[in-house]
Amino acid sequence: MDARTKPIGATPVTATALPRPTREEAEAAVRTLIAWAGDDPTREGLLETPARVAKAYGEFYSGYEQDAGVVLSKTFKEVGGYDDIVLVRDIPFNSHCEHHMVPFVGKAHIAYLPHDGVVGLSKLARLVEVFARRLQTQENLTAQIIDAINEHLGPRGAAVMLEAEHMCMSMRGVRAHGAATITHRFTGVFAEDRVEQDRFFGLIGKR
Ligand SMILES: Nc1nc2c(ncn2[C@@H]2O[C@H](COP(=O)(O)OP(=O)(O)OP(=O)(O)O)[C@@H](O)[C@H]2O)c(=O)[nH]1
Ligand SMILES: [Zn+2]
Repeated sequence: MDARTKPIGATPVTATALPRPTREEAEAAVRTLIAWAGDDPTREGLLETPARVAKAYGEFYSGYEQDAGVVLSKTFKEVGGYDDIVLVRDIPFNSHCEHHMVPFVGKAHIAYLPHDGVVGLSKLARLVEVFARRLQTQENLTAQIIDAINEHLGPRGAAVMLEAEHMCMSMRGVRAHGAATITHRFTGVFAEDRVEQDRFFGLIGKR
């Protein structure tokens, strides 16, 4: 199945998605945007830019090729009976807003209460990458991260908080430099128990 039409996490890409253009078509589109910006895509300094931009898109949007289920597929059960909160805070991420295709940059804090084994800590940071490296809203990114944790780890509870600066709000438009957007979502025990929520906020230093 083509990577752009297969289901992604909890959010299937619609079957109406266009077929993926060729590399040449993508580079031609970049030349069009350079001309739209007011510059000359045939001048020397810009000749290789379309190829570089197409390559950079391969990194910015590599999440479409990745599967959260694969990232979270390996769990460890020998953890000395540890079943309390596991929290990784300050996971740096950068993503691109789906409205303007400009970056939003920030940190993710992820916690879960294990049910049947734990996942490697790096996998939580990899999970953020799977969804951040797509066109996103911060709300959707938050939801996709926690939905994947619930779907693939089945924890007793999960908590995700993202804080980010949106360049579409600082570099252009309203130009609100330094404004931070906070989103969080709790499921399971974290949703039901304010004490667990407070513990999460305490551990990430937000209380
Ligand atoms: N809820 C949400 N909004 C976002 C996110 N990223 C960008 N936006 C907003 O998306 C909105 C798009 O608004 P529009 O009125 O359609 O576009 P616009 O004319 O470019 O809006 P301005 O940014 O206000 O100039 C803006 O208010 C952005 O701040 C996000 O992750 N979540
Ligand atoms: Zn935007």
